[in-house]
Amino acid sequence: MRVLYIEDNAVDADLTRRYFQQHHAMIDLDIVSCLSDGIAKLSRSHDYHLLLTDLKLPDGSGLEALSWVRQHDVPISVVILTGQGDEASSLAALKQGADEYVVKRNDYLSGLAASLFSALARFRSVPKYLSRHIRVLYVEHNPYDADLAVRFLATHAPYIELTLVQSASDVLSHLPLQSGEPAEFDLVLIDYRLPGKDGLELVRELRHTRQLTLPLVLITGQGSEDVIAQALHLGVDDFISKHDGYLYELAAFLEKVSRTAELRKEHRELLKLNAALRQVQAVFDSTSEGVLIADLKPRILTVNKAYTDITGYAESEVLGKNPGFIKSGRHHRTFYQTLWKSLSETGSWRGEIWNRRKTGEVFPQFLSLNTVVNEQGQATHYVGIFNDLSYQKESEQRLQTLTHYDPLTQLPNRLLLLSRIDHAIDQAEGQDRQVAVLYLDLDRFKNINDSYGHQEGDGCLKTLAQRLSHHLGKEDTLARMGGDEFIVVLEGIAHPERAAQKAESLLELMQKPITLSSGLEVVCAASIGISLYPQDATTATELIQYADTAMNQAKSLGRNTYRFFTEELTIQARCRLDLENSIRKALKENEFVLHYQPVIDAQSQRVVGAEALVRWHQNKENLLGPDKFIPVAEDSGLIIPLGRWVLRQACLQMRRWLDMGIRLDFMAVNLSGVQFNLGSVEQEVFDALQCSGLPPSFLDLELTESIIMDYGNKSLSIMNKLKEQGVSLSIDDFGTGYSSLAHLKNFPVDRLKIDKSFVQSLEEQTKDMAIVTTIINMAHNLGMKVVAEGVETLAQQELLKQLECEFFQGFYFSRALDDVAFVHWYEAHSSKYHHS
Ligand SMILES: Nc1nc2c(ncn2[C@@H]2O[C@@H]3COP(=O)(O)O[C@H]4[C@@H](O)[C@H](n5cnc6c(=O)[nH]c(N)nc65)O[C@@H]4COP(=O)(O)O[C@H]3[C@H]2O)c(=O)[nH]1
Repeated sequence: MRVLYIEDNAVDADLTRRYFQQHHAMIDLDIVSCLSDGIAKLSRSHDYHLLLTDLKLPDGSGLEALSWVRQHDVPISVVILTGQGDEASSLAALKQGADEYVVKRNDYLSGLAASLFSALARFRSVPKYLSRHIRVLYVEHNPYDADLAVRFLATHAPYIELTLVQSASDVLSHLPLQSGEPAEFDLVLIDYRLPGKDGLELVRELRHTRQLTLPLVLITGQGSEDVIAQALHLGVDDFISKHDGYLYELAAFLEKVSRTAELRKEHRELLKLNAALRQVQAVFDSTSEGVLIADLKPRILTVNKAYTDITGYAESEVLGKNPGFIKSGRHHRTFYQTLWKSLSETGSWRGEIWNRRKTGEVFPQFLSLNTVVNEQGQATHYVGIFNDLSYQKESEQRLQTLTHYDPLTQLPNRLLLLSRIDHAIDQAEGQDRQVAVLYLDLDRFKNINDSYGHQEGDGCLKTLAQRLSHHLGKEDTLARMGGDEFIVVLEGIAHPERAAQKAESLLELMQKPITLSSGLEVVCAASIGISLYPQDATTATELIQYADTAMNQAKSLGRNTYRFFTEELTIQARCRLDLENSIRKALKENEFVLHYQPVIDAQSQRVVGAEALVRWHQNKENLLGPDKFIPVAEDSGLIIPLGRWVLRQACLQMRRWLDMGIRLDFMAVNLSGVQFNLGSVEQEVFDALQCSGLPPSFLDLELTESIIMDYGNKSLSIMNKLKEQGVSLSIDDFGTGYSSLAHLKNFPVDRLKIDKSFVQSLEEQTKDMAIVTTIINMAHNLGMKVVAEGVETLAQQELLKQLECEFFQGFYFSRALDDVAFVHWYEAHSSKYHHS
């Protein structure tokens, strides 16, 4: 037996060691001299069988060593050594769980080994099921019997904690007043003979009055069968009579009663637990929420009926699978990573998730995932509970439709319209564009309702709604404001006339008759009011309000017409639209003509080329310059057919002149950015050359700096393709844009035309002189020739000549002339310089 002995008295320690060496060699004694060393040894080594400790230690008490051992559940027996007259401490030691105490009397060493062995035996015999000591309230009036019992039990059954009282009233004061309240005792041991209330009366009081379920044991004298029968009847758990040696049976007896009571209690709790489990099972089975329990792998361990109903999988098909096997594929990997992170860090995750039923249908769930932990706080399982949100989503969708759409026409209603306008405003703001709100009210719709009934009226509105929405573009919004009022929102428009144009086309559309279900045909004309963001208002509500005002003005003007909120806009938009229509007509009726301005070689004064400039013969008297119609043609896209016409016309003219013997090197034609961006300019150039039979080298195409800047790589690729055809390219109006010559070096440009504004201020502005000098020098370095535009004076010509500018163009030589006048001028000029 290995014994740790804590002893501060070196003589005692030495004596004991020697004695054991001589007489009890099987006891292996390890001696330390203070409490802290003892505890240190106990915590390091686990192979001691017994702790023997002196009660009084220099740094504490043996009782502290005892309580450390018991608190830390160290499985060793403890024996306390006390001095003489220290019985109180000995008793305390036994109460605290010492297995034995030994008093240091003169001859104590001779019995010490036996005490140690019996202590060890007792420690080992303490029933393992007793998780704690049995706390017994013992009422005994006879002091002799009481003392005997106390001493006996302290020695032989120290795990029984006796609290001794002398009367029934003492017992009552130690116990709860009614059942359910916690008691400080596990058992009450009642001696029948008590002063005042006897044992039976006490039992009655406890069982019947207070209804306590605490185990009660009665001690009777011998031959008290009658008392015993009554006691059993009153509800004692057991009885024991004071026969000779009954004390030897007492401990086992108390253990038995206590254990039986404990078992009964456990049984009751198990029954309760069972009932609770049955309830949980019932909830698990009957809840409409799908539930699954998985282990930590995770693999599904169990699912409820709702799970199988919702997912369509039978329980046998899912057990053992990863719960994610019903993934929909709608979520990104990061979604699941976040879910698992939350589950492992916080123990739970809640949210909407899309999964897939066995049928393949993807459906939304609201899923709540929780980690189940054991008493030690370690995760053991996952529990997932989910609702099928499909129905909820559908009704949300239905509600959404009801809230945002007009039930009759299915068009957006006012609420949705407001948000669309807000959105359009946000977009327009960023792109420097406009938003138009067109308020459309049917003229005299009331007549249809009154004459043909509301059903026909509704049918009419539906047909109109369909017609209007087919007519509008995807990016436009059509909404119904209620009654016979509709709103059209045009997003991102560049000019008010686009809105006017749309209004005109809508009015035209309304002119088409609608066939009623009765077969009759009716026409629903309308009046339209237009407001614009940002000119008129900057909020959706104001825009609608102003469009409404404008619509009322249109109505008062005689209906079937449109009106802008502001008078000027109405006029301006009408003018531009009229102009657009006139250009279209002019194209058809060949009202455009080309004039040609000669280009002169600076050194020889020879006419080397001509620039074709378009004019519009609106009527006999009126010849409109391009600045009056090119911008509108560009905005409306009409520049594409117009530009095509110019190209062909210029090529045909050049071909004719060459055939007539007019020796020009090139015919220059202006290209617009719109042709570059939207048209197929390479094809058109090709076609013009083909149909005219003009060799490509005689065609020069003028592009402005801004075309090159605006369309970057696209223009480079188009320019390369044009060059491949064999035409030459010029940069027009050079100096007015922001491009640098260095940037231009990447483009295949043959000629550079200095803008007339520089040429014309050459004489007065030394700064412009410097700029022109630089442009010419750099252009030469890049292998380009330079044309000076707008040369009006001899002085300008002289200066430019000095700067080695190659070509001139300007009123000093000639304005742009029609084909006949150009030929006259050419001949006159050529004969003047003898170069023909
Ligand atoms: N003050 C002054 N002006 C002079 C002088 N010499 C020429 N001009 C004018 O300068 C303009 C030169 O054409 P641009 O810079 O290409 O500028 C052209 C060109 O950008 C555009 N344009 C003309 N015809 C066409 C065409 O067929 N297609 C395209 N896309 N644009 C054209 O219209 C612009 C204006 O053309 P025009 O009115 O014909 O005006 C012409 C011409 O009459 C001068 O000494 N003094």
